[in-house]
Order: sequence, then C-alpha cells, then structure tokens
Amino acid sequence: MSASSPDPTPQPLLHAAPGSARRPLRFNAFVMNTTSHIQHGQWRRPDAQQTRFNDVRTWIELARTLEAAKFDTMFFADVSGLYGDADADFDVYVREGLQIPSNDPTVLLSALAVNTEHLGFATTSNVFQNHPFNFARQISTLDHISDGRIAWNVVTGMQDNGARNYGMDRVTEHSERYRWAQEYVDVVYKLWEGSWDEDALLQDKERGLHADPSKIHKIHHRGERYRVEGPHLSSPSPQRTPLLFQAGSSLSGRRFAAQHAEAVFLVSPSPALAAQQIAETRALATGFGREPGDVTFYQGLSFVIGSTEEEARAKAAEYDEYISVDGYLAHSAVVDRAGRVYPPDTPLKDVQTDGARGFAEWLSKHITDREPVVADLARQRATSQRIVGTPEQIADRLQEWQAAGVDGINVINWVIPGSFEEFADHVLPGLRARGLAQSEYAEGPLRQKLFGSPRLNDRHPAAGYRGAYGEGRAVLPAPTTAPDRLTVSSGTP
Ligand SMILES: Cc1cc2nc3c(=O)[nH]c(=O)nc-3n(C[C@H](O)[C@H](O)[C@H](O)COP(=O)(O)O)c2cc1C
Repeated sequence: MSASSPDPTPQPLLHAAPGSARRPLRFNAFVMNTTSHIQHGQWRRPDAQQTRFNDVRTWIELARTLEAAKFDTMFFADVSGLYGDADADFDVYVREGLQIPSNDPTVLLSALAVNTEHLGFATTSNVFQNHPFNFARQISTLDHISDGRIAWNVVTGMQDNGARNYGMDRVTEHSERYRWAQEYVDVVYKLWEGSWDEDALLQDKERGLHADPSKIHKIHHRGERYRVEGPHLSSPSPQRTPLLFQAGSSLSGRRFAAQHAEAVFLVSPSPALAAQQIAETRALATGFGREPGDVTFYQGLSFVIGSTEEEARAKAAEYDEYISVDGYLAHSAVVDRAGRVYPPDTPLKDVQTDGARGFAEWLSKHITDREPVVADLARQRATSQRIVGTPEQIADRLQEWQAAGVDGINVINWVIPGSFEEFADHVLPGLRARGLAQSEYAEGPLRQKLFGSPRLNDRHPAAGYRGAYGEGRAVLPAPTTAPDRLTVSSGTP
C-alpha cells in the first residue's frame, strides 16, 4: 500500500468471505518485449508506441502507468525463437515485426522493479532455455530486487526454430515436454524452498558469522536431464518460489497447471466455457491434494472503449483497418503445404489446415450472405476476445466473466501505452465503484497481495522440500518425478 493510501485495510485475498462485498477482479497487463505480440498490424497506427520496445523508458513509463492504475501484474510473454523456417514462420514474421525482434523480459524486469513499488512482474521462461540452477538464481535475484514481486509463467515451448536454438532437432514431443517441465520445477523448488533454512543468513558482525553452515543444504538432485548439487547460491528471497503462472490447454498441460500453477491463463470463447475449464482444472487440483481456490484463473480480453456504443464501434472499425491478415494467419499457422499464408480472398472451404477447420465451420454459420474467406478468419482471430462498448457495458461483461468464476483479466493491448491508459482512465473507475477493481494495493510481496501470504501454502508440491535437507532429515515430499530423482543431502554443505 502506498504511504498516501486512504484505506488502511485493503482486502488482500482473491476470494471475498461469504456474505461480504463483491471481491475485486485482478488485472494483468499482457505485453511482450517486441513490436507485434498478438494484435498484428496495429503497430502501424500513429498512436502505437510498441515500436519503441528497445527503449527501456517505454516499459518504465508503462509500468508506472499500470501501478498508478493499481494493476496487479505486468505480464511478459516470451519466445525462444521463431516457429520454423517456412515462409509464414520467417518472412511474414520478419515483415510484420511478429515477435522478432524481441528482447529478454527477465533482464528487463530488474529495471522495472526498481522504478516501481507495488506492481507485480511476470516473466515467461521456457524450461529448455535456461538451466534450472541458473534460472533459480536469476529469479531469486529478481525477487530480492523487487521485494518479492516476481511471477514465472512456466512454458514448455512450441517453436521448432526455438528448439534448434538450444541444440535440439525440433520441439520435443508434447507429453515429454511436460515430463521435462516436471523435473525442471522439481530442481528449482528444491533450490528455492529446501536449500536454505529460514534463519540461515545471520550477518552477525560481532561473532564474525555471516551464515550458519548447518542451515544451508546441498540438494544433490540427480535426474533424467539434470544433475544439480547445490546449495542454492541466493539466500531466501521474500517469496522464495515466485508466483507460478501457467497456460497449458492440453490434458497434460492442465494436469501440470492443476499440480503447480497458482494462476492459469484462459482464452475461453465464453464465460460458460470458462466455468467448465475452471471446474475441470480445480477438480484435477484437488486430486493433487490442493484446494480449489489454490488455483486462480485469468481470462484474456481486449477492449475498445467509447463514451457511446456508437463511438466504440467506430473506434473498433478503425482498429480493424489495421489488421494484418498475413500476421494473424502466420501466427495461427493457417498456411498451405509449402508453409505460405493463403491470399486473403482464398475461400475458407479451400483451406487445408487442420487447425482452421473449427473456425471455418463457425464462420460459415455466421457469414451467410457470401463465401467466407481466410481474411475473415484473421478478423475473427483479432476480435474474438474483444469487448467493444461504453465503460458501463464493459463493466457488465466483466461481471459476467466474474460470475463464471474468473478471478482476473489479462488485458490484451492494441497499442502501447494507449490501450492501458484508456482502460485505466475510463473503465477502472466504474469497476471500482462496483467493487470490481481494487483501489489500493495490499501490503507485501505479490503472493501476499493475491493470496494473503508471501510463501506457497503447504499444499503445494514445492512446500514438501521445506526442511527436507536438514541434518538427519529424510522426510521427503511426495515425488513429482521418478523416486530415484529425489535424493537427500547428508546436510553437510
Ligand atoms: C494466454 C496465453 C499466453 C501464452 N504465452 C506463452 C508465451 O509467452 N510463450 C510460450 O512459449 N507459450 C505461451 N503460451 C502457450 C502455452 O504455454 C501452451 O504451450 C499452449 O497453450 C499449449 O498448451 P499445451 O502445451 O498444454 O498443449 C501461452 C498460451 C496462452 C493461452
């Protein structure tokens, strides 16, 4: 909470107690350290400043805007390469500024952390792009720098070119990617939660004792992919394990989320379908010994705001003029056998791409006065998660998402910083009046702001490593990987 806060008792929890006032929705600003993240073609607009992504001041200013508006988290997506080498994966990407060039968000976060006080920062890091020992140390460092405001979006990678940048032939087979992720999180949990006891760092100048050797432990991880002796080189940061985000949609992905994630991304087409996905993931979570509320859900939405509905529609039409059909088609892999994007007027019935079938059927039902073409598909992609209307109408729609069980919204931008400024100036005040948005930050690290406590709760698999490596202790958590990978230290650092 800021020093000037008028409200001494902000509500930190995501879920209001039964019978109490409506709980606020959480808001993340969904961004990427690049020009064209999701809404392709909009960078050409005169007000689009996402082309200034190389300039750290762009992000610092945006972070300050978001903090003033009481957004919870600035959330950075990331990739580790292009999708592949085909025309659509390379030429179109390069022409459109589609995630290339792009800079490392994890490095950027330290600059943003020192220019803000309350805003959370999520970084996306693929399990193959960074050795877990190094990654754990980078995150601990960031968590120290930010006083505990760091989150990690755990991803397993989808880009073949990305995989080739890290020595593989192609992206690893799907279920194997999640096995890899299981071992990866196991290593970092051991380092973050188990390696250092809470009171190991003494810095006792009189006794000349900087830290207590009996309270710092090697982890001796020996697994299929990693051998990590430890100890963790960083002392415990405010959150130890960063807040954990995940966005898997397959069954393995949702099982991973149910076991590990504290916040899950949704890109659900409707509140009803979101409710179903939430219920399914929470049911899976209880199977892992967690409580349903341990996993929270963020729906991705973009907004076009007008003082009248007519004005909002006119603005939406203006955005539509900038839509890059090639950009959306390439990003959603709607390509011919040679990997080329289809010309915009290609009838949808002639498109071979498997992934486009469902959309093609949906569009055929909605466009009945003419033959649907691939450009319609791109427009559908651009507008499917979009709410167009007055602040009141937008608040009504957000209330529907909340009623479906959604905890927060990932605000997808059209332009940086304008989309976030408009949302802050025109939508958030009305939401606050309805009790749907926070007016002040709660105290403490990011996890404390969202869940009431800075550390993972005891039901999370990482918590099982707390105290697991102390001398004479052989109490180990339930294995999240094969049992032979769970080895315990003798306690002698
Ligand atoms: C809103 C959202 C954001 C995502 N951000 C990233 C990202 O930044 N980097 C990445 O490699 N994958 C990202 N993904 C992909 C997911 O991590 C995941 O691989 C994908 O949803 C497919 O799920 P599955 O692996 O369970 O099949 C994102 C997915 C969604 C829905």
